[in-house]
Amino acid sequence: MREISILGAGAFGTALAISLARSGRKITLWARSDEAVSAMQNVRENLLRLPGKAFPENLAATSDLADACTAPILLLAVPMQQLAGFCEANKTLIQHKTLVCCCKGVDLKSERGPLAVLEDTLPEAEIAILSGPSFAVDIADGLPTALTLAGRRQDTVDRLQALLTTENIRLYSSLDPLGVEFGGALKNVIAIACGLAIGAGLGESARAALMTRGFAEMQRLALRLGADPATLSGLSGFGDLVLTCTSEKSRNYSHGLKLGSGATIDPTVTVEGVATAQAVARLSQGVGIDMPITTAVTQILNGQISISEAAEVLLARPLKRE
Ligand SMILES: NC(=O)C1=CN([C@@H]2O[C@H](COP(=O)(O)OP(=O)(O)OC[C@H]3O[C@@H](n4cnc5c(N)ncnc54)[C@H](O)[C@@H]3O)[C@@H](O)[C@H]2O)C=CC1
Ligand SMILES: O=C(CO)COP(=O)(O)O
Repeated sequence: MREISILGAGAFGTALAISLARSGRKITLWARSDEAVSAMQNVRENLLRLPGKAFPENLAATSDLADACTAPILLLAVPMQQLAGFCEANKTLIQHKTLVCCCKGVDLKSERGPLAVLEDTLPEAEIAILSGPSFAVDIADGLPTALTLAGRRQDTVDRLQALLTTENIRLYSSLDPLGVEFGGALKNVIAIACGLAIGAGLGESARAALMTRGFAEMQRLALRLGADPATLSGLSGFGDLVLTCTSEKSRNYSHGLKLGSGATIDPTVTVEGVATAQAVARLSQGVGIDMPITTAVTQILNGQISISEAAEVLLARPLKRE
């Protein structure tokens, strides 16, 4: 019988597995590829996604999903655009479990966040969201981090907070999973905007403006969708916005930086903000919320306008109160 399994052996799933195992939990890390799992078993690290970070002894890797799903608690660490398909395809294995979703984004097809995807597909599962400022490498290196664990039920959240806190991950609890997941999803789009601005040489004052006004539009949409305003000011909103918009360790910020400076893009890197920007632009239009920065990011990514044209449009908007 497994204790906690992590489904998806990318950088984040692997980092969480390492930190939890170091803190004494018995962890199973599932990857879909037999080859990747054999390599992890032989080398005792994830050379592909998190090289140089050694696996503790009590971390096992498997490609047998049914075996991994004998654990009562499953952390879902596949990218956002894969989440709905993964849950649908493996419904019978995961539908009665406690599921902790670790991905940050909005589904492009349905414009839903992870919570709605999971609740719609797996109505009998207990659902929680884990989000907040934390780079996988920092977690795996044992550096201090603080994240938010959110769910609808106090007892579930309390149990998971105690179980998933580790020596270097301090978990705060929340009963606002929607606010937590939207903070994590929306900040990626603003991070792309900041990368674009810095890459195109628009300067750090422009970045500060994008972060602040980006935060305002994150709040507008999240509140309209029913989130608690205080949640957006917490780790999963403001906290992750600051981290992601200011560090080249962020793939979203770096993606913008590369586009802005004309550098080559690696299409195999997971950049959640790209699909999420498109999904959020549609979602916000549908609910009548103005998100000018997200709209500009979408138009730049689609090649409809240049970065300098986007800057002009944003500066020329009607003047208003802050
Ligand atoms: N890397 C980081 O520092 C952090 C990442 N996250 C979030 O975690 C999520 C995953 O990101 P990473 O692990 O960094 O991505 P990654 O690009 O390192 O890995 C993604 C993994 O998912 C696997 N995968 C893709 N589709 C799959 C499917 N259908 N079934 C099974 N496995 C599948 C890939 O093979 C790959 O191993 C994202 O939503 C990201 O925003 C959250 C916090 C920090
Ligand atoms: O979410 C993250 C940090 O909290 C990781 O950001 P990136 O996906 O941009 O690398």
